[in-house]
Amino acid sequence: MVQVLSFNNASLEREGNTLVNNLNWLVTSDQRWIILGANGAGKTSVLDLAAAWDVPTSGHVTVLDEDLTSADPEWLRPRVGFASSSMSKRIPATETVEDAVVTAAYAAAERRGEEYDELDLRRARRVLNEWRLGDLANRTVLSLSEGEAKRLQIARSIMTDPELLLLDEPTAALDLGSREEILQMLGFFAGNPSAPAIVMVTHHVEEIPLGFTHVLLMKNGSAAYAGPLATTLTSENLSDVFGVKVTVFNNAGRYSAQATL
Ligand SMILES: Nc1ncnc2c1ncn2[C@@H]1O[C@H](COP(=O)(O)OP(=O)(O)OP(=O)(O)O)[C@@H](O)[C@H]1O
Repeated sequence: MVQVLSFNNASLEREGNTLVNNLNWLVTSDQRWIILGANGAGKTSVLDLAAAWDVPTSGHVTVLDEDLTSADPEWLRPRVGFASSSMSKRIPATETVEDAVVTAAYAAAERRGEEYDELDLRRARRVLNEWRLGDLANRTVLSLSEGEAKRLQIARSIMTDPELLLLDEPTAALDLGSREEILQMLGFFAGNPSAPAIVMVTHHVEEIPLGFTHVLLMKNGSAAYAGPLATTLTSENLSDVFGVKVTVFNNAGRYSAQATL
């Protein structure tokens, strides 16, 4: 299997704070990872490094065979899909849904009257249909519901056929139906052997889609536990990283957790 991400004693410091602390972590192309951890554990900082939006202060991070300390981020970033609320804020609210997806092929956040390749337009329409946005193609980004906007973030991030897909809380703040719809679509996507390696940050074990294989449990910027979901997402490990006694349940591959306070 091809290695797509490697953190070797990687640390990230900002304004005297240690956001990522001597992290060691490997991801291969066949794996789909969940990152879990308490608020401030460093999850988003790890995604920023994996997306080549940041460079480690010490140690090494290798993304798709490129060491971030020497890589050209402009060349590397289009190879990584990154779906997050902060990325989507860069898309103008008046952009149409279709344009918001097709511009991803050119690593631009806004369509400025460029002529797009028929091939890109066709791919954009396919991606829009796959993420149930086909009927909304001519609507403005502003008019979308939270659930539709989350699906648009994902559609945009996979438009370039990335070798690594990063998802930052793709189901945060959604109602039950919208959350389950996205989890089902992500599970279907993740279960396809030709899908890229995926790393998804979430706050809740209930939001782990089927088809995900591994979990990184973060504490104070480091990997407290990392490995296959079935053996790593245990009551003991989750209790340790969240600092409360938790019982984890596994119902046919979907997880839930309950604290004993
Ligand atoms: N630019 C910065 N300067 C200083 N400290 C920062 C900066 N950005 C983040 N931090 C701190 O680094 C820590 C890790 O932040 P990060 O956003 O990566 O955590 P997180 O696990 O994603 O948190 P959350 O679950 O709340 O989103 C936090 O304590 C945060 O306050």
